[in-house]
Amino acid sequence: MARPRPTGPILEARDLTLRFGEVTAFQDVAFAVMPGELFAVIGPNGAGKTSLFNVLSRVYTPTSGQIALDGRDLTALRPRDLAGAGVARTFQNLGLFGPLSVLDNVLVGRHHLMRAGALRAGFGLRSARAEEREHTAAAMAALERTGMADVAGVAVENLAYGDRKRVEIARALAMHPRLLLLDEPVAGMSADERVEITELVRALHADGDLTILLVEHDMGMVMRVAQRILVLDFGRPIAVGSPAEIQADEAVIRAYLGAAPEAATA
Ligand SMILES: Nc1ncnc2c1ncn2[C@@H]1O[C@H](COP(=O)(O)OP(=O)(O)OP(=O)(O)O)[C@@H](O)[C@H]1O
Repeated sequence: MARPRPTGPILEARDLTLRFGEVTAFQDVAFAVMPGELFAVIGPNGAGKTSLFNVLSRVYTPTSGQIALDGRDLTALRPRDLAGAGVARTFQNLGLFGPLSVLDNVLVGRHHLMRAGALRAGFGLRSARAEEREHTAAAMAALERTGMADVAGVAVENLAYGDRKRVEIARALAMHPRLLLLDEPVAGMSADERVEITELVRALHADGDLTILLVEHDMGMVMRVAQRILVLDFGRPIAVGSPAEIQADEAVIRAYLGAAPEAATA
C-alpha cells in the first residue's frame, strides 16, 4: 500500500546541537525540508556539515534539540530502521563491495525488503525465486536510472570513480526511498565527473517524488541543483534561502573567506 504523502515537512530540525565533549560540531540548527524538495547544506571546512549528516543518518545522536521525520522523532529509529522508514543514504567515500558485481552491490540495498530466507532460497521454492526476480528487476530499474544497467555484471572495482558513485546512488534508489541523503556526492571527483553527477542528481530529482537532502562542499554543484540552501559556518546557521539569495548574502560571502560571488559560483 502506498504511504500517504505527508503535508508537513518530511524532515524538520529544531534547535539542533551536537557536541563532542568541549567541541561544538554545530548548534541551534533549524530547517524544514518539504516533500519533493532538493535541499542542500553547505559551509566551509569544519562548518559542521558531516556532523549534521551523521545526525540525520542516525550515526550520531544530537546533544539537544529535535529532529523529526514525518513529524516523528528521528532519534527513536536505529540506523538499520532508516531504510524501512523511507530514508536512504550514500557515503562520502563510497560504501561499496569492490569484488562484487554492480548488480549484487545494488541488491544489498534491497536487503531490508527481502523476506525469503536463505534456506527457502536454497531449496529453490517458487516464492523465493519470484522474490529474487522482483528484487533483481527493482535493482536493474535503479541501475537504468543512473545509467549503469549495461555494466550490471561488472565488478565494481573495475569501474571509474564517477561510475562507482552512480552504483552507490542506484543502491540507495533501489530502496525506493522518499528521502535520499547524499553525503558530498562530488567529493574527490574530476571536473568532468562532477558535471556528470551533478546532472544525474538533477535528473533524479526532476524525475518525480524524491526528496533529496544534499550535504556538499562544492558551491558550484549546490548552486546548480538545490532549490533551497542552508549555510553553516563554525557550526552555526548563517543563512537559508534560494541559490540566488545565498549567492547575494554577505555573511555567506564572508564565510567563504571573502570570496567574491563569481568565485563562489565557479
Ligand atoms: N568525532 C568527532 N570528535 C570530535 N570533534 C569532532 C568530531 N567530528 C567532528 N568534530 C568537530 O566538529 C566540527 C565540525 O566538523 P565537521 O566534520 O562536521 O565539519 P564539515 O563542515 O563536515 O567539514 P569538512 O568540509 O572539512 O568535512 C569540527 O570542529 C570538527 O573538528
